[in-house]
Amino acid sequence: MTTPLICPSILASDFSKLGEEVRAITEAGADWVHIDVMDGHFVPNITIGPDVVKALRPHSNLPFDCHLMISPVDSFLEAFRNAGADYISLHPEAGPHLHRSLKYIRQLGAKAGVVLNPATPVEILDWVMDDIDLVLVMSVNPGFGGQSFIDGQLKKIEVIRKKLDAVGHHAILQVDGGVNAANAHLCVEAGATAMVAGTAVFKGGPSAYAANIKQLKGL
Ligand SMILES: O=C(CO)[C@@H](O)[C@H](O)COP(=O)(O)O
Ligand SMILES: [Co+2]
Repeated sequence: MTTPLICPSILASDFSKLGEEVRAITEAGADWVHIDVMDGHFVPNITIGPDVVKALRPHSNLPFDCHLMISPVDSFLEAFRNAGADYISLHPEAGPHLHRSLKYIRQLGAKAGVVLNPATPVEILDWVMDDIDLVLVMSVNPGFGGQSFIDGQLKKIEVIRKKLDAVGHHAILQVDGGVNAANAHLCVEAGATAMVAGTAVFKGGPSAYAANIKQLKGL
């Protein structure tokens, strides 16, 4: 089994020192920096925008993985790319035109991801297969960190793993929400290649980050 990429969600970090936190997870062995962008409309919470992403960019050379929970999304894609986003993922429900948005993300030079909420059917992937670099399976309903992992989403990861393998697609299969040391190996066994973790990485403060990341990797 391959070692999964660990993508700490800075939503669980200390917002009063975001730059330091991003540096700390970078030094602790994180693979990507996961940035949850929420608009208080698509999801019931408000977090950060492109200016904050831009301010954080000099603090790490890791890929910035921007999970956009905003609607409509198209008018903000360029701003996130210019701010330093390497991966930009969006929800089909954010609209208005998923296919157009994915094409645009790639035109901007970023990698494009589709995010599936717990109740979003996997079949939507069939129609955007050629336009994606990443599939993100939400194992909680989006909007907040610190929620419990929905076990039923493991089945969805398995189904998507088969779907990708059947056509030799090399998209990253990422899981997000409630991932911790107890369920991380189940995600990997189901076929995930990247895991987002907020609470499980940032618990215990900076001195614990390296051990937390190592544990999630199953090392
Ligand atoms: O996108 C989201 C929530 O909407 C996630 O990225 C969470 O922020 C992950 O946090 P934990 O569930 O790991 O605490
Ligand atoms: Co997220």
